[in-house]
Parts: sequence; structure tokens; C-alpha cells
Amino acid sequence: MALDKILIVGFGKMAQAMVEGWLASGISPDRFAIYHPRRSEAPAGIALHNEWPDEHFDAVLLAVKPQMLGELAPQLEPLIGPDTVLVSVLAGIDLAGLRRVFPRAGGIARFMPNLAVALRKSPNALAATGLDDAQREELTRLAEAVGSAEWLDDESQFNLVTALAGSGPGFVFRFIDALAGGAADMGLDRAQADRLATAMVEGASALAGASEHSAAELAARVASKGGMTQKGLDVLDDGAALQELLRECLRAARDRGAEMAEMAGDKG
Ligand SMILES: NC(=O)C1=CN([C@@H]2O[C@H](COP(=O)(O)OP(=O)(O)OC[C@H]3O[C@@H](n4cnc5c(N)ncnc54)[C@H](O)[C@@H]3O)[C@@H](O)[C@H]2O)C=CC1
Ligand SMILES: O=C(O)[C@@H]1CCC=N1
Repeated sequence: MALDKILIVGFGKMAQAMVEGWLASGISPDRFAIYHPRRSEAPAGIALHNEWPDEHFDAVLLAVKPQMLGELAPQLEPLIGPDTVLVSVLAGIDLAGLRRVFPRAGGIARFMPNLAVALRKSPNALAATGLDDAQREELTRLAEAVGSAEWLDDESQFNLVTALAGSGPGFVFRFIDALAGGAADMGLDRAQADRLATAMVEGASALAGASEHSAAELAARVASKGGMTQKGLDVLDDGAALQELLRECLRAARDRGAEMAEMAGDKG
């Protein structure tokens, strides 16, 4: 069964970015509809429902806050029967938890994007149960239309992958901000520091993506022996300070996924 008609429930930052990317990829807007109780506008060509629509959808893309799931699920459940696939971008809520809430769903998938979907540059993690081959392929195509598809065989890694690739832009934005802030503290004009830090990260990231060398090797290539870069790297590497900080950062973000699932009544 194909995933032609998709109802989007929750049209906030993430769903809007996904639709922006999908439309930019050439997917027709008439494949999508949005349910939102209060919205009055939707992107051109996309139907907006303020009431639950009385029609069949091949897939429902759930994109509300995880904390909303308990309140929303009883209203949404009647739309998700055996011929509908539920696709959830909710952080933390696992497939078993979604199955408990949507027991009749034909298939259930987790789709973990980041906000770069809008630019079609998001690495998208996927895990699913109950999909047929055509649905799995279509979900892969939808992920690739806004970046890449990374299927996880082991769903227990999903929160870690969410921390790395879903939350990751937040960590990189903080790094850019801190780098520019540091340069500004040392006397550089802040706007110029922001431009330099942002363009530098964009270029370095493109290099890492295009290079056959690992990021560790690339760092070594920047650092001339006895030069400036090595002095800076020595600060980051002292006591594995950056490595340790980022491990703790990922651990805290990952573990919050399980906490949110518990708060949403997912466990037990
Ligand atoms: N923001 C991000 O970078 C990422 C977010 N996510 C996931 O995406 C989901 C949405 O997050 P955001 O878009 O950031 O939050 P958001 O707060 O921007 O969007 C949530 C939307 O749900 C709508 N909503 C609230 N009650 C509703 C109801 N009863 N019916 C329909 N819509 C309702 C809100 O009006 C809002 O537009 C979350 O589950 C989050 O875990 C996943 C990956 C990255
Ligand atoms: O902060 C959150 O919970 C979501 C999941 C990944 C990015 N935003």
C-alpha cells in the first residue's frame, strides 16, 4: 500500500520545516492535509482542517509535542485503522508506546528529523513496525527528499540518535554562538564574529562531508606542526575536556527521551 495522502497533525516548527523541504523537493502539496484546531492558514495547495477530517489518509504524520500525546490520542485514534500508517516525529515515545495508543494502526514508524529538513539536509532516523515493503520504500523516499534516511534495526538506540542528529543542531548553534561570543569578548565586532563563525562552520562541515578523511584526520591537517591551531586544540583536548563535555551533553539529552516517554504514560 502506498503512502499517498498524508494528514499532518501538529503544524509547528518541525512539521512546517518538513513540508517546506518536501514541497521544495517537488512533492505535490495535494498529497498533504493539516489538522489544527485553531490555524487559519496553510501553505498553498494544502488543505487545512480545523475539525477532524472525515476521510481516509494513508499516513498520519504526528508532530505535536510528546506531552500532548495523551490528550490528543483518543481524538486521533479513530482515523488510524489498519489501512493507515502512523508516522511519529515525537522525541522519546517508542514504537511499543505508540502501538499501545494506536492499537489498530496498519503500521507505525518513528521518523526523527532535524530542522535542516527545510533545506533538505537533515539526517533522518527511521524505525518501524508493521510496514510492508512499499511503505518502507516510500518512507525512505520521503526521508531522502529532505536529506538522508538512516534506518535503525535496534530501536533502543533511537534516543541516542535523536540526541546526536535531532538535537544536534542545537548543540552546533551553541558552539557557533560561543565561538563568536569568545571572539567578541576578545575585541572583534560581534556581527562580524557571528558571520565568520557561521560561515566557518558551514565550510568546515561541507569539507568533512565531502572528504575521504575522518574529522579527526581533518583536524590534524588544519594544525600545522608547532602552529596556532595545535595550541587551540591542546585546550580542547586537555583532560579530554571537549570529549567529556559532549558525552555528558548527549547522555543528558538521550536520557530525557525516556523521561518524556514516562511522563506521556508510554512505559508500563
Ligand atoms: N524542533 C525540533 O528541532 C525537533 C522536534 N521534533 C519533534 O517534533 C515535535 C514537534 O516539535 P516542534 O515542532 O518543535 O514544536 P512546536 O511547539 O513548534 O509544534 C507543535 C505544534 O502542535 C500544535 N498543537 C498543539 N495542540 C494541538 C492539537 N490538539 N491538535 C493539533 N495540533 C496541536 C501546536 O499549535 C504547534 O503548532 C515534537 O514531538 C518534537 O519532539 C523532532 C526533531 C527535532
Ligand atoms: O528537544 C526535543 O525534545 C526535540 C527532539 C530533538 C530536537 N528537538
